[in-house]
Amino acid sequence: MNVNQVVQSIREKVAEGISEVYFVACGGSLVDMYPSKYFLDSEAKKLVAGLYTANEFVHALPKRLGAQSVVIVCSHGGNTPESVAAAQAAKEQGAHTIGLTHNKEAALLNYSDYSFLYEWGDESNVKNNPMAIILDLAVQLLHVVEGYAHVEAFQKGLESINGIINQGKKQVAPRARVFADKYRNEELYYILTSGASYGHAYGFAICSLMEMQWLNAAAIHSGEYFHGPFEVTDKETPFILMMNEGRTRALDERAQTFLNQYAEKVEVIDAKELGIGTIADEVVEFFNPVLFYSIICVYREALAEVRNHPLETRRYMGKVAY
Ligand SMILES: O=P(O)(O)OC[C@H]1O[C@](O)(CO)[C@@H](O)[C@@H]1O
Repeated sequence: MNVNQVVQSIREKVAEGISEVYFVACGGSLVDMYPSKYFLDSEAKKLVAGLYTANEFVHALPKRLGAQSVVIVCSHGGNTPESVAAAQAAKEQGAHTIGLTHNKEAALLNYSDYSFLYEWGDESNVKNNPMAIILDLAVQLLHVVEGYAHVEAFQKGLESINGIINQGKKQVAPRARVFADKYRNEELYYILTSGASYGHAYGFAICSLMEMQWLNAAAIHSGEYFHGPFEVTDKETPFILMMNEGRTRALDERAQTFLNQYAEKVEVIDAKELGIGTIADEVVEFFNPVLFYSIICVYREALAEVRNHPLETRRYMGKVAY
């Protein structure tokens, strides 16, 4: 089944109407759901959205969860115990579960009423990757529940984002190498952004830098930067600022202005400069994180190379009990 068929099928089963959508996963898979939560929070008038790390969902089930709920669970490997347990818990409450995974043998599939076995890797079109599929699900769910005026613009965006990304990756490759050389000995990074992309600031910090490079990092919302974090700004501390196109760009620009004055180690990744502006104004902001994810992968690969620390290296995950 494709996204539309899944959404239609659930709609037909829920006579009283779908009332909430929960996005549940761990780590990088959870990060991929943030844009959809942001989208529904921003665009829905009635439909409620929730975003949960899987183990919290299991231990603190939302009271609204039930037969009118759609629970989307994503697990790349498909066997993360917390995510599998979350899908099981959702089913036990009578919710409609949609599982996304890259593993056709995934345990997650045992608790998924509907499933997407998604494509992955540099060669795949990002519209077939989990972030875009989940966003498409969110858009279509909103549309069947209460109508969404920009479905067509969104679909056009989905068709064009992969081309924008391929061009953007080429554009930043030399910069990423310069960045990696310049920052190879840094131990701490702050990642700033806003809007739909905030999940990817968090993801770049916890997955790319902490997990894959064993470096210290924290995500800071560009709006929150001025409400505490900016006090650590100095000429020695590295900041990576992902500048969105769309409504929250003003927040990123404000952070940039301050950083230009008081910091020196600032790497700016600007979605506008990378060509995202060809997507319609009404929906462009939801595509920033799709672009940023691919672009920051170029940065993390360059960093991994100069640091001689392969992205796959772990000391605890899969090695010790936790
Ligand atoms: O998407 P999956 O396979 O459930 O994996 C979740 C795990 O993957 C990571 O996102 C990346 O390795 C981890 O942070 C997390 O434990």
